Amino acid sequence: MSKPIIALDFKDMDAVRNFLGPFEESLFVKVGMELYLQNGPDIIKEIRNQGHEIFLDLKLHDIPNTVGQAMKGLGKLDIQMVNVHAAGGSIMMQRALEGLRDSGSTASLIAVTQLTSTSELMMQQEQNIQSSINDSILSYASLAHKSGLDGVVCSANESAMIRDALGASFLKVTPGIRTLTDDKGDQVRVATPESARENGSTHIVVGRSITNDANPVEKYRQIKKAWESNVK
Ligand SMILES: O=c1ccn([C@@H]2O[C@H](COP(=O)(O)O)[C@@H](O)[C@H]2O)c(=O)[nH]1
Repeated sequence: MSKPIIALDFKDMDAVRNFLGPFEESLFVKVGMELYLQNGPDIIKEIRNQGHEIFLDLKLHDIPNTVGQAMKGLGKLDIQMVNVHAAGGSIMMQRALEGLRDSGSTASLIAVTQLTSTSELMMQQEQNIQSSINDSILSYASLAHKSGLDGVVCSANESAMIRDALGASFLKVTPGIRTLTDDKGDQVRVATPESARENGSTHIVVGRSITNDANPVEKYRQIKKAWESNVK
């Protein structure tokens, strides 16, 4: 079972070093736009040298050729998971997968369905999609599955629906994780670690609940225990 993925949404490597320093175990961490775009690929090398696994969350979304070529570059980094936006379409996702594999990478490739900061109303009004948000998420997940990807990013509230339609081994990587006392911030579709597990998420992504806590190591352990608590 996967460890909770900690979102390292920091501005530089000094902040990452300060955060990771007190942890004694090897972690699964997420490097997103904030850290990668301000610091470049060296950040990946240093985190890997510290023994941690990396989900590189850059959410590529462009024409198929551009994404395919970009993936060839990202695939040369020593990362374990990377992603695109499913809204880029099936040809884009297939080119992304080809680019990644051409580079020799065995990293999992997953696709964002609807961001966890998006509500059904926002989707309908701002994206002009007139279905339910669950239909939109399942449609994007099915497209990612048909395109050969390893899984999707969705909220834990949609994991059971995707598992039932596309199988338990198709990855459901779920941000928007909060304990009952945590501030939701800009997240809309949130779930606790326990409910993520019950609903069939294969991975949870946790950022500010841990990084903003007064005792991040203790908060990580609390979330990890809750995530693992329902394993039958
Ligand atoms: O739909 C998505 C896709 C990615 N994310 C990323 O996950 C973390 C969540 O951080 P929190 O502080 O726990 O809210 C963040 O890095 C996002 O870029 C997401 O939240 N939703």
